[in-house]
Amino acid sequence: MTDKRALRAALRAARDGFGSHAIIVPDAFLARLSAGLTVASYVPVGSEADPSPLARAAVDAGCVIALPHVVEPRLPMRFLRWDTEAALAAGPYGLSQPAYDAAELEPDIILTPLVGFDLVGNRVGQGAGYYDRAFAAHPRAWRIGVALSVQQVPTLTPDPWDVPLHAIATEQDWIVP
Ligand SMILES: Nc1nc2c(c(=O)[nH]1)N(C=O)[C@@H](CNc1ccc(C(=O)N[C@@H](CCC(=O)O)C(=O)O)cc1)CN2
Ligand SMILES: Nc1ncnc2c1ncn2[C@@H]1O[C@H](COP(=O)(O)OP(=O)(O)OP(=O)(O)O)[C@@H](O)[C@H]1O
Repeated sequence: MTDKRALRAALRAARDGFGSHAIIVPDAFLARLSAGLTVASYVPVGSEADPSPLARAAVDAGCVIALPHVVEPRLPMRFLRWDTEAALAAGPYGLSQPAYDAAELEPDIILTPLVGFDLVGNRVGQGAGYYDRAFAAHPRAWRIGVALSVQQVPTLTPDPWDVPLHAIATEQDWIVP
């Protein structure tokens, strides 16, 4: 594949054509959950994989849910508390986000939307660097990619700032590099 932009376009097209499929909730994920942990989820846009099965399992285990909140690429993404029935506000890029003044939380687990991934935990995202910077800012968090199986590519060459995923959940597999 030529460059990251072309790769993103091809992977988004593949995802658009794949339809919606439920992400599996593996025992290894359930085993990491405990009451009081903060799990950062996200609200899918378009054909993105829906992390709800994982987030629901986290709620059932007594975890607190946070959602990403972005304003513009120069500012870091923050993870803000979300009480699962609370209304969300329209954000940039068609995102649904918590109100900007919701409590900011330190995530223990980050469910990460992917554009592409490989089997050793490298990922490609939207390209704005929000998750790259969040991984650097929260190095102790467990980094779980959430994707559809059609988003897998043979190899991604990581950039110097890339921090690999600890695992990837798809509708078919739980991939641990
Ligand atoms: N659901 C979801 N929430 C998220 C992200 C994400 O990737 N997915 N983010 C990840 O960083 C952050 C928001 N950052 C974003 C950065 C760029 C674009 C973007 O360029 N979107 C394209 C359309 C992409 C597509 O077709 O899939 C656009 O608006 O043109 C979107 C989100 C936080 N919340
Ligand atoms: N820790 C960091 N601090 C500052 N800038 C960073 C950091 N990590 C990455 N960036 C910048 O963010 C951009 C990320 O580009 P890249 O193509 O890797 O995006 P991506 O991984 O697809 O995006 P995302 O992290 O939003 O999913 C690059 O311009 C890079 O310089």
